[in-house]
Amino acid sequence: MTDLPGIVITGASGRMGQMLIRTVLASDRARLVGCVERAGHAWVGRDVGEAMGGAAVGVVATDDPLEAFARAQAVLDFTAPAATVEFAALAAQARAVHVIGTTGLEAEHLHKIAWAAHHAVIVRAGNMSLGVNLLVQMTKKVAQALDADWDVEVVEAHHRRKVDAPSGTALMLGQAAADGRGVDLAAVRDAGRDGITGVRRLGDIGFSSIRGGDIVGEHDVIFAADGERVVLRHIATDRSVFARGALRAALWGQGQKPGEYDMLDVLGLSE
Ligand SMILES: NC(=O)C1=CN([C@@H]2O[C@H](COP(=O)(O)OP(=O)(O)OC[C@H]3O[C@@H](n4cnc5c(N)ncnc54)[C@H](OP(=O)(O)O)[C@@H]3O)[C@@H](O)[C@H]2O)C=CC1
Ligand SMILES: O=C(O)C1=N[C@H](C(=O)O)C[C@H](O)C1
Repeated sequence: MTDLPGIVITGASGRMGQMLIRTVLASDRARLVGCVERAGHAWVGRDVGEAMGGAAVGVVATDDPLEAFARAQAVLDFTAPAATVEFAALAAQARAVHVIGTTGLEAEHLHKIAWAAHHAVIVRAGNMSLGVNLLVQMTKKVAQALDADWDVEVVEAHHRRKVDAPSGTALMLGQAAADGRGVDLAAVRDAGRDGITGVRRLGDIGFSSIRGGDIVGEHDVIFAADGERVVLRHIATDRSVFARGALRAALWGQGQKPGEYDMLDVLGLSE
C-alpha cells in the first residue's frame, strides 16, 4: 500500500480539486498524501473528507505546498496561472511529477513552466480527457486533408464560473487545425467578433465562447465550405473524465526524464 505513488492535490476545494480527491481516493494505484489550499482558506487544518461533507480520510489540507510536495511523487494542479507557476518551481524542487490542468496560461507563465521542466517531469494539457485528445488528432488530420476554402471555426461552451476564454481545449483544437494546415495559429487566430467586422479572412481560424449554467465542457470544430460542412464534436458531461486523465498522467510520469509532456504523450497518441 505505502509503495503506491503519493499524490498531492492543489486547489483542493475547487470543482476539479474535489473531483480529483474522489478519484485518487477511489484508485488502487495511488494514494492521497496531501491537499493544498491558500493561506487563510477555510479548508486549511481540516480533514478534506470532512470538509467535503463526508467521513474523515486522514488527509488534512495545508497552506504549505513545499512541505506537501516533498512527501509526494506527483502533484495534480488545476488552479490558476499565478499559482501554477509557483507550484511548478516547488514541484521541481521536490522532484515530484507536476500534472498541470490549469488553463489561461500566457507566454510569461509558459516560459516559467518550461524552466521548471528542466528539473522535473511536467505533463500539461488544456484537456486531460481521452476523447478530447482523440479529437485533437482528428482535427489535425481533417485540416491536413482540406484546403483553406474550408473555413475553420472552434466553438466552445462552459459553465458560468469559467474565467478564461477561449478555453484551453479550444486553443488545443485551434492549434491542431493550424498544425494540420502548416500555418502559425497566432497569425490566423480570430477571437471575439463584434460590430462591423468585415468579411471573413481566408485561412483564419475563428473562436467563439458560450458561458452559461453548469455546462461541463463542449467543443465543436467546424470545417465550413460552400455547400457542405464537417463538424467534429466532444461533449464532457462529468468532470471525472479530466480527473481520471490527470491521475493517469501522474502515474505515466513516474520514471520519465525531466521535460514537458502532454496528454498525447501519456496516451501514446503522439505522431
Ligand atoms: N485540463 C483539464 O482537463 C481541465 C482544466 N480545468 C482548468 O482547471 C482550472 C481550475 O478549474 P476549476 O476547478 O473549475 O476552478 P475552481 O475555481 O473551482 O478551483 C480552483 C481552485 O484553485 C484554488 N487556487 C487558486 N489560486 C490558488 C493558490 N495560489 N494556492 C492554492 N489554491 C489556489 C482556488 O482557491 P480559491 O477558491 O481560494 O481561489 C480553488 O480552490 C481552470 O484553469 C480550468 O480551466 C478544468 C477542468 C479540466
Ligand atoms: O474550466 C473548465 O471547466 C474546463 N476547462 C478546460 C478548458 O479550458 O478547456 C477543460 C474543460 O473543458 C473544462
